[in-house]
Amino acid sequence: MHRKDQICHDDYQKTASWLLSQTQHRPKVAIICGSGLGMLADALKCQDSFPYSDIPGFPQSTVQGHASRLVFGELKGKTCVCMQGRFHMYEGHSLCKTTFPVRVFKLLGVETLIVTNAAGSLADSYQVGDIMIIKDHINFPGLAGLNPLNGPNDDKFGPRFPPMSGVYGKDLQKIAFDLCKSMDVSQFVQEGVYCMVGGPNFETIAEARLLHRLGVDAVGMSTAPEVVVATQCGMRVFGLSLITNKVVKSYDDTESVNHEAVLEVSKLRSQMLQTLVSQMDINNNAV
Ligand SMILES: O=P(O)(O)O[C@H]1O[C@H](CO)[C@@H](O)[C@H]1O
Ligand code: HPA
Repeated sequence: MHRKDQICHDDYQKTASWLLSQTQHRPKVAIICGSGLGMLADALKCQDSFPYSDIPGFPQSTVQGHASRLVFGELKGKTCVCMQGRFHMYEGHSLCKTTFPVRVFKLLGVETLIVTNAAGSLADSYQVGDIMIIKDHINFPGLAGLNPLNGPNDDKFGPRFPPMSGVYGKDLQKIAFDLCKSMDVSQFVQEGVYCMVGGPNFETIAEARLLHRLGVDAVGMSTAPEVVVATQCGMRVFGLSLITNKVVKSYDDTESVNHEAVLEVSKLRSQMLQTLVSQMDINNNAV
């Protein structure tokens, strides 16, 4: 029995079949653009694009800084599909809806998922504008039982109990590091642990201190559910966080974060991120 907010295999298949009937592109790579990072899709050549409102079964994005378009195209010889606008739990979507596109991508034939996000830094050595290559994540909602895999398991997508160790492929991280060296931007590049919190409020100082003590390097309100679903269905995953703000950890600090500032920094750094993503040689499996 499926609960009302659960989505069955046919629903994903209907959306995938509709998309395959509308475009000649057959993507192997999917890219999810974080807040203010929608211009990553601009690098795609020979674009076919679809507003989410035209795609059967697709949720709608409600957050400023997230256009609602799915863009297909070619990137350095790879066929890609790019989400200009992601879905967040705090928008009121169920986690199945939040991650709906990832399973649709699987049915389209996607093998690699690139996730990007805007995030606040806990790590003292990080600067606003840095790019963090995600080496692992802490899924706070997931640890508390809010997981997109909850409910009857659909074995066609993967196992009931998927392992999550080594989720962020080392090979893709190495490719990214090497590329950053050759782009001469290594000084802006970090490697660290991303933590998803539920949001939509930013962290209190006590929460920020807790995350810091737990070893979190950057915090945001997305990504983990998408990565869990992609991993369950066997996709390779690569993730990048753009550090848009330092999370306030001191009671003496009078600064506070806001979404407009997050979008401003995203805009400033999106070109570098676009170059990095578009130049990544995804097909190179060398570790
Ligand atoms: O994770 P993305 O979608 O990049 O967005 C981040 O930025 C927003 C807060 O400014 C939150 O939605 C947070 O998750
Ligand atoms: N906290 C949570 N989510 C965020 C932040 C933050 O500081 N910055 C961007 N997304």
